[in-house]
Amino acid sequence: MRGAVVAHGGHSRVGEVAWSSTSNMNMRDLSRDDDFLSFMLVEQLGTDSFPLVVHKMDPSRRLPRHDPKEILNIVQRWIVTIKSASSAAKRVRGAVDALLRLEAVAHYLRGKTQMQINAFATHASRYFELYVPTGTIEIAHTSRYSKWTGKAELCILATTTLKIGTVITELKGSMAVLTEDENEELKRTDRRNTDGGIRRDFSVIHSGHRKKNHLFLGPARFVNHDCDNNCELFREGKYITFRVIKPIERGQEITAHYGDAYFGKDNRHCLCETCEKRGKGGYRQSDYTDSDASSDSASTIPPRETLGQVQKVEMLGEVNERRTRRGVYLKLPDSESDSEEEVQTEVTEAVIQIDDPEDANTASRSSSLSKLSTPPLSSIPTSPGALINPLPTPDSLSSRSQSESAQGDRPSDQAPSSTAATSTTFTPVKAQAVKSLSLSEHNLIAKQSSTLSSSPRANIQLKSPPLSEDAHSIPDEAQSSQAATTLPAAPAQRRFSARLNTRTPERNKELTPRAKSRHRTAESTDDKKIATPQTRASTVQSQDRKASTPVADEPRSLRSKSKPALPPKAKPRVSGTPADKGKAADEKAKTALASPKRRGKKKAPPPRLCKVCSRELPPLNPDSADEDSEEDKGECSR
Ligand SMILES: C[S@@+](CC[C@H](N)C(=O)[O-])C[C@H]1O[C@@H](n2cnc3c(N)ncnc32)[C@H](O)[C@@H]1O
Repeated sequence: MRGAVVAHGGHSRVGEVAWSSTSNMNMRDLSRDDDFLSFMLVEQLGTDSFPLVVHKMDPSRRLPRHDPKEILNIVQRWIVTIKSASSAAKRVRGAVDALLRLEAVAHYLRGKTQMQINAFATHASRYFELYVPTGTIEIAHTSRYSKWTGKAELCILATTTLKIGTVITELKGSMAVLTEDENEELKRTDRRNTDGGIRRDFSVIHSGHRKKNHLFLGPARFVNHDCDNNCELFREGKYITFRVIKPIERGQEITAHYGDAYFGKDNRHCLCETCEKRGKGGYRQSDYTDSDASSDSASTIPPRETLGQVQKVEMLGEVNERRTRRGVYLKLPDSESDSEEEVQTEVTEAVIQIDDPEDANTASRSSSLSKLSTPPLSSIPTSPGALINPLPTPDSLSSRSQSESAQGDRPSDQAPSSTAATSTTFTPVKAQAVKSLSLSEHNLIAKQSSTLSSSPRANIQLKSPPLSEDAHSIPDEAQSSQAATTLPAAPAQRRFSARLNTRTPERNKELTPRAKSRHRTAESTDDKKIATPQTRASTVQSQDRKASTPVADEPRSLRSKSKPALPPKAKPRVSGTPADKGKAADEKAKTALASPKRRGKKKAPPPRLCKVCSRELPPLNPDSADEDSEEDKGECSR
């Protein structure tokens, strides 16, 4: 498998693992791949003092042992700092190829079929897409739902405002159709196989048309439910994604609707913001009675100590923070502390239902998300406004350390510590990288920032480039337009741009096509020779240009010494057929013969006459002219 030559968009490379995008995924492989990839590409990238803990499909699985810096380097090199012209698809492709070259990944893929490799690489590309600089979302930690699950929960936050109708293409999920057996298997809440109470069917969606359940995993699985959701789930070709249905602010959570039955009777386990505002769902105190807390003894009730721990932290004055790797976006105010009432409900099926994704392509919340039943069991707060400890519970940390122990020792910066559990500061991934990386890597990050700042959005903030020796020659209009769109250039580039800027689109607009071509010709020749008065007068453009960049290519020292050339003599133009040209030549010859003057002969001197007898005297020979000869006296010898 390794060492194969693979064609990528026309280029062949040696040492790559061949793969192609696929939608052909099965539940087992997808679950395993997602546990592996979410650990590498979410847990290890997005954390510092505060871990992003991903609920695993099988927490008992061994996780890869590798250096997280390798992953960070892949993201920086292939996703962030690569040529800004590269498309998102190209960046992601490069990153996946680099990932497949890692020893830990090669080990994981050993013995897998080509189909399995395709599925793994395709799923990896979904996670890498999150890091493309033009992306609009981030995975973040949230404490909103922890009271219900007793676990650290993740969510998706918008990193920019999103308009209605926007498809958040970087928020994708891979899907696998579930067989009956697999469906049943996922429904079972097996104490050994659950993440300390997190059901494994938390990410199952039902296709109404196909009457089949699908498991969906990948970044899309981190979208939480809100009764007044701002996005809708829909299927796009090989994957599922989300479309914005309400305007979303920067920092706001991306939410979908899981259906009316997902959170149990009367939506009683729902802890969404809307329920909190309305005093409904999980915030409706009166609904919870002792009888609710009865039947199932599943592992989903966090131990009493967990609740105690949660409350203890709340009493320390923690707030519910919404944060991403770039920092905290939102701080929600603290509210009343919760009662310790524990409630449990029947365990049935947790399925998010969508209409047939291929037909309608949308999951309309009202019509299609109806068939849902009770969510996984949990302990829920019974008082409204229960704002939750933003920190991972001991339970979640223990499940984390469980997976850590399964993978052996991790680098120390990845291990959750007690300081992590009490810290409220959040180090963005870039800052984290700066902190722990070498100088060269540091420089890479600086380069990355400059790449980002050269994006159109960043340019809006740029001021005019500092005026330089050459910049004075830039006409005003060009200067101002350049200031808005380009970075300060190096001296050589500045000179070049000064020349370019003499030809603004506005100016060219004023010229007729003929004048434009004249203008072009004048400019091209002007660069090579000194302009004559005629050529200066011939076009306004050329004149302007001479005024701003006189003899641009000539060294300054030579300019004053240059002699202006004389105007060329007007030549009679001969046009017409070759016969005409021949006639003209004949005429010319005749004229020349008839008029010696025209051929440049000397004028004959007037005849000399004798002063005495008036006879003609012979002409004087200038060579033998002698002042004393009689001839010179103007008289003949007679
Ligand atoms: C598809 S997952 C969403 C991502 C999840 N927060 C995570 O960290 O993996 C669904 C699970 O998120 C939690 N959840 C999502 N929305 C919720 C809500 N409105 N109230 C309570 N829990 C919610 C529940 O644990 C649910 O089973």
